Amino acid sequence: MKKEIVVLRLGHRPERDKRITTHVGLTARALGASGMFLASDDQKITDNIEEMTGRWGGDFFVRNNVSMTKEIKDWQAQGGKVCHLSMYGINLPDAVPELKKQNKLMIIVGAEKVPGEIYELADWNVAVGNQPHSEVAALAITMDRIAETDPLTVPFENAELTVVPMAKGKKVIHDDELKEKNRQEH
Ligand SMILES: C[S@@+](CC[C@H](N)C(=O)[O-])C[C@H]1O[C@@H](n2cnc3c(N)ncnc32)[C@H](O)[C@@H]1O
Repeated sequence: MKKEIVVLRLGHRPERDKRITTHVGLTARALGASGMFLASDDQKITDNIEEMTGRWGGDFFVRNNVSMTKEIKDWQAQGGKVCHLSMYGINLPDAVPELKKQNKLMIIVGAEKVPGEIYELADWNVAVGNQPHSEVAALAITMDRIAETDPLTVPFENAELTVVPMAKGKKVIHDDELKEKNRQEH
């Protein structure tokens, strides 16, 4: 059964957090999440990430302006579990065995102070080390540690653009060139 991971982003302030919330979404997508719920109203974040997904492939969704408690409760009612990332939680290495067992997991990250209610609603409050750092780093490390297969080697379907990895320089190919390359190879 394929693991389903979604991210719930709390506390986004449109005037301050555009870049970091976009990075939360792009990191979630790059490491294999299916989508991000944004508990604030900033349609531009949705538009930017959807535009990136259109070019770089996969089918990552962003849902703007959700109610955080409703989204958490709906997720749990569908059998999903919720992991809130907070430096005050239990340390990630101790939570990994349980998190790895989950097939339907919501990962919550905050921005400014996270309401106390979230700590109560979450199935786990997990720290990526008990020192303050960044929601993007916390999310990336968690997704990497709980992944079944290496998330950095998974190809993205229906990409318009694909990077050709190389030691020096940059090479990006367009989907029509990729199709032609695959046709010649097979
Ligand atoms: C920059 S922090 C600000 C936290 C805020 N000052 C508070 O007290 O809730 C923003 C988010 O990054 C994540 N974060 C930062 N450090 C973390 C850590 N050590 N472990 C897990 N998550 C962390 C949490 O999701 C947090 O809500």
